[in-house]
Amino acid sequence: MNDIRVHAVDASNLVSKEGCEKLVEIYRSYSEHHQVFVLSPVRDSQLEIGSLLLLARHHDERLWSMLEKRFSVWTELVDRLLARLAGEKVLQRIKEGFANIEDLLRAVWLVEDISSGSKNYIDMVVSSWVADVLCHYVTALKITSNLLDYQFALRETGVKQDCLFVSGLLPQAENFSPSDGIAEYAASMLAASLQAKGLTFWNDMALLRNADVLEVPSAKIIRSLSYAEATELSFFGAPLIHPQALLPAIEASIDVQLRWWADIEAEGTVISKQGDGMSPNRVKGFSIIHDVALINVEGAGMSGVIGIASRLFTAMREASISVILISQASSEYSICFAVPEKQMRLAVETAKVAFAHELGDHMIQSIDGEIGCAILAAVGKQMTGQAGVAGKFFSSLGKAGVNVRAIAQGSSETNISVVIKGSDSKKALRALHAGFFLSKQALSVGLFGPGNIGGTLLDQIASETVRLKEQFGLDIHIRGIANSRKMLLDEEGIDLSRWKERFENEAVDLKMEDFINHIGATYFPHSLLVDCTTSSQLAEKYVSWLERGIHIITPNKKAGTTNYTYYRSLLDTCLRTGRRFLYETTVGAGLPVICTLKDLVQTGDRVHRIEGIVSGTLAWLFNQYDGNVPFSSLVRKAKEMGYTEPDPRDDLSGMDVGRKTVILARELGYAVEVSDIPIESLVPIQLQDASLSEFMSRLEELDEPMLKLFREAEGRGEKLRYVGCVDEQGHCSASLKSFVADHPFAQATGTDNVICYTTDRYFSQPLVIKGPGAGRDVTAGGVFSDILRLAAYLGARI
Ligand SMILES: NC(=O)c1ccc[n+]([C@@H]2O[C@H](COP(=O)([O-])OP(=O)(O)OC[C@H]3O[C@@H](n4cnc5c(N)ncnc54)[C@H](O)[C@@H]3O)[C@@H](O)[C@H]2O)c1
Ligand SMILES: N[C@@H](CCO)C(=O)O
Ligand code: NA
Repeated sequence: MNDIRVHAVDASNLVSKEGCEKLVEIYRSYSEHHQVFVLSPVRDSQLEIGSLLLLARHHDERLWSMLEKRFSVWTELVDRLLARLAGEKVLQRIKEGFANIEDLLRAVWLVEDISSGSKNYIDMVVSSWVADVLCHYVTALKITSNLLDYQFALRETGVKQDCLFVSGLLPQAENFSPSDGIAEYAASMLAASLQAKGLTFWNDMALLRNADVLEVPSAKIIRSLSYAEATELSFFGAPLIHPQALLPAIEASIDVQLRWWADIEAEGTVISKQGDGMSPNRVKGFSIIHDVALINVEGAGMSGVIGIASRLFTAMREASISVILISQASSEYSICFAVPEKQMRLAVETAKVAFAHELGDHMIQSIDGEIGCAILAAVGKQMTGQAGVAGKFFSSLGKAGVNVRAIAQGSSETNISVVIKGSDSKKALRALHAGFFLSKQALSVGLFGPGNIGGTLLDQIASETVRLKEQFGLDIHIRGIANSRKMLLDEEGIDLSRWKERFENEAVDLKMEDFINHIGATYFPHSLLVDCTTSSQLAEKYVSWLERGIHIITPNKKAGTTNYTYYRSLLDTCLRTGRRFLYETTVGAGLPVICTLKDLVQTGDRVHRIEGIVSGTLAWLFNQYDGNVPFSSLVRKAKEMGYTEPDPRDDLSGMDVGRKTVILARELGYAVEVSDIPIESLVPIQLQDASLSEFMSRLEELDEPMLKLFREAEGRGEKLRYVGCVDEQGHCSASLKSFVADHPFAQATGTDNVICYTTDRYFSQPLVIKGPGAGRDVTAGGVFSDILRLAAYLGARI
């Protein structure tokens, strides 16, 4: 016997050229099989004819013109799809069909009654036209085909042609809502009777995901399910699975694919006997039943009394109340159960009547109902057979602050259900999704300031994300980018190969609260804000962000140099919340300046003095300056190369060095303020308050005083260097000095920072850190290292 694959397709999708082409594409993708396409009734409003029955019954004269219109739609369609000869044949049959339908409508008009037979007849005839059109369409493509009425198809034992189109009166499973999955059920029956190798349901809505995308935007497509898991998920409202439609296929052990008509390339879900028995993740998905009420029956007198539960649920059954979940503690002190919200009143009344006697005797104290609940279920094959699943389930809910009101676990171990407040359902689903399907190190990252450093950082992350994920399981999602006016948010993470373009075209007005809420979403295991701006306002918010559980990484020196009280509260908040504030790049850019100092201090070394060239810009300027090229043109170049602060006066005024010196002093425990320390400025007084653009246009005014200083130092055989210093008493200073040629400071080149730590252990020879201390690549690289440092702290295997 030949291998057969059966498809269930909505015929409404097939009455267009695109639809027919799609079907042929599907056919070709399985061309090693004979294929059977079971067509559902046509439900397209343009083409539908069954709806005319109502007009006939109500003697609505518009009926005849509408019938005429429908006929012309069908003839046009055939003209468009088929060549002349084939078209004529099909049209002839359609014409005959319309004549019969017209007779039927007249009969309905007369008797004023629509029998179910008339509706079925019309559905049947119309879907046979579709099959007819398809047959001729594929014949023109040299695909052999036939069309068969469903009842006849069931009697076939094989399929001889390349493909077979089955239409006609399709059977309905019991308790079926007729519009739901009728073609699926018929296809499943047919697949079983033909002993097909596979069965595909082509739905119109979407692919099956492990949670509702509206509630959990990052929900993933489920690739495989066992029969039991699929049935369980469908009960919990997964709209794409029709449980009754699966039954015939399940009995015949046929694999069923759930696929999506709109994206026929996408793989979809395979439902099979074994599911993916090998997968370590036993939980397949989460579902929610909304609008549920919880009924609580409580009373000390119930304990040990036989028959209470039986009387309670018999009463519910007699009142036609559907009980969706039951839970009873073994103390038997209370029974609680869930019912649809609209049956809550009836359920409570019914229980009160049933136990009127016990209520009177105070054997039962109370019977209460509570609306606004939801049932949340985790579904997976034997998931509860695996230790730790329930633990993770409840701890994820607990961490997200979701209160669990009642618990039930199916003994089949394919589902754990809990009753929660309806308003918690989104939060709960997201928390579970993160707990079970995201990697433990998944980081939700927001970046402020996609400028010089921030932009370079994004590009660096872009080229390393895949490797980091593969090598270390590190999962970085850049979920937001903002400057001072605009923000771009993305649920999954912005594709960094085109962040600039997306930021330019899609960013919306910045709403700070929305941005922080988005990045700090509790359904991500960890969140991080990276501040690549020079903003003091943002720095003032760090404490509140840490409080909300968000880690902070920054090259911005503002937080480390505002008033000492705030700085202290920042560190205290870190200690208290376990969140990290990392700022290695605030001194010496990517050079390991801060972490080295922390290591010295934490291991008990005593630091006597820190002295260093800590401005990359000033280092570069004094290295380059030889009295010939004007100082001002060097400043312009340094700005272009990304060494300077956005306003180069921050460098030239010594302020940048002053700030870095304070950061280092505070690292040693000194409560220093920037305003306390002497800072020597190289900016002429008349330019201090000018606008940035005016300052840049009047840069030449720096040249003469600088040339004078240079010549004086040259006269002494020394070189100019701008240095910061912290002494043993915690006194700080920032000033321009000159050094003899063999001093380490005089020998530095390029943007080299040189930082000397004189300590107990490094006394006669200070510990020296030297290297480029400014620039886009080294700084962004340093911020990136801080991100990896954070990830390691959070448990990544780096
Ligand atoms: N250039 C270096 O070598 C270097 C080295 C170490 C540290 N840093 C520090 O890196 C930071 C960034 O420097 P840059 O050269 O990239 O600056 P930049 O001017 O190129 O970029 C700053 C970005 O921040 C944005 N921004 C400004 N204020 C904001 C606010 N309140 N909210 C949100 N966004 C805001 C701007 O729109 C811009 O996109 C600075 O703090 C700087 O001190 C720079
Ligand atoms: N403008 C700074 C950048 C590094 O903080 C410098 O030149 O050192
Ligand atoms: Na550094």
